[in-house]
Amino acid sequence: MNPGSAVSVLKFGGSTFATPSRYREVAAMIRRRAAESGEGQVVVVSAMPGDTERLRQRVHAACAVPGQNALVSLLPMADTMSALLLAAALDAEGRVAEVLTGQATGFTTRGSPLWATLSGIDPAPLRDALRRGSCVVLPGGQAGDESGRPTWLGKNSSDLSAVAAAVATGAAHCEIFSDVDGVYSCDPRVVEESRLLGEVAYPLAQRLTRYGAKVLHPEAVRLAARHGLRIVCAANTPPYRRGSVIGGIDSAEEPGAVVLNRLSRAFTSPSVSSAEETAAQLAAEGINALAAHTRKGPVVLVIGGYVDLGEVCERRGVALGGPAGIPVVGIEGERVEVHLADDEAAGVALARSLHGRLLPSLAPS
Ligand SMILES: Nc1ncnc2c1ncn2[C@@H]1O[C@H](COP(=O)(O)OP(=O)(O)O)[C@@H](O)[C@H]1O
Ligand SMILES: N[C@@H](CC(=O)OP(=O)(O)O)C(=O)O
Repeated sequence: MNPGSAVSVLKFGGSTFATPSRYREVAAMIRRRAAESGEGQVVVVSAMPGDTERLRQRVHAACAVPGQNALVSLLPMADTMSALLLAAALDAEGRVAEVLTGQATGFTTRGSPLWATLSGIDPAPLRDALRRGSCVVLPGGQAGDESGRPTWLGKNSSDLSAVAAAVATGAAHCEIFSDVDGVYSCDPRVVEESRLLGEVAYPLAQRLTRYGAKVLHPEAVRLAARHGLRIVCAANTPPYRRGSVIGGIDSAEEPGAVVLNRLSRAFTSPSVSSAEETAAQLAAEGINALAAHTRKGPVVLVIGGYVDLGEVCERRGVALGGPAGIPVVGIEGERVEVHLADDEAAGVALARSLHGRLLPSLAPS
């Protein structure tokens, strides 16, 4: 790639690689795109479905309470393996690929090594690799701390790597390929009537993802908004249909939306200020935690799961209240209402009725 040439950044989520033959299909698509556009390419990939959690189970089987260093060394290996498989498939397509891992990505973090916070983006490693003419493949979620030790941006953070790569390379936008073709008014697997949102303003995308809509990582949306970078969401199977663009419109046109993430949990709190303090303590550990007011009183929301809350609370001296249910969140402009469901089935029923209320024209007749 010549200096100053255009670059495209493509991210393929874990759901893309349900079987190993998908690497071949995706490599062919990437090669075709390179031939058509002549652009440099950075491709971010996530682990094959279940690989990261299988590694976690193995660590837990090997030692009851694994330290952060063990987890940060092992869990990202699943994404590295995926990146290497794609590089092999690209090689077979005649497209030279270079895999950059850990601190070699140029992404720097601070805070906990396991749920690290992105603090710096050095464009040099990506630009150098692009100059060599390679298709650069990054395993999602990998970075390094200021001493060069490998760090992990946490679960499902490949979207964040993709946006960071787009910022580093000056790409016009970042394309995210997933098992849904875009962002919907609710998870379409929870509410069938969910509507595809063709254009989504940053504020709605930020609220949706901050409250747990898994389709995009909240920090990816935040970083994109900060840089005015558009995120294009598309399906990860041919014909790779583009469903949504994030950042193309103003918030005035935002429709309502609902979030139910089955892994999120609410915890009681004695007061709003105490809930805010606890949420801030957890957020300092890189955990997506929020304070909310509900009909049952103030709560702390821990969004998305996969966090060993017991370990974090003990290490930081956080006093988390008792379980208060699963949050179901309605978003209407700047208004956010948090409801609590006792179990998953009640959460699904609540999400459906809330969706029908916030988007009445779409309610089943
Ligand atoms: N508002 C929403 N719009 C679209 N998908 C959503 C939404 N909320 C949750 N999802 C879920 O997000 C999933 C895609 O995210 P994810 O599983 O992380 O995919 P990938 O493996 O491609 O990164 C979809 O399968 C869908 O169930
Ligand atoms: N290693 C990643 C793989 C993944 O699923 O990421 P994504 O949701 O960005 O595809 C994880 O389990 O967190």
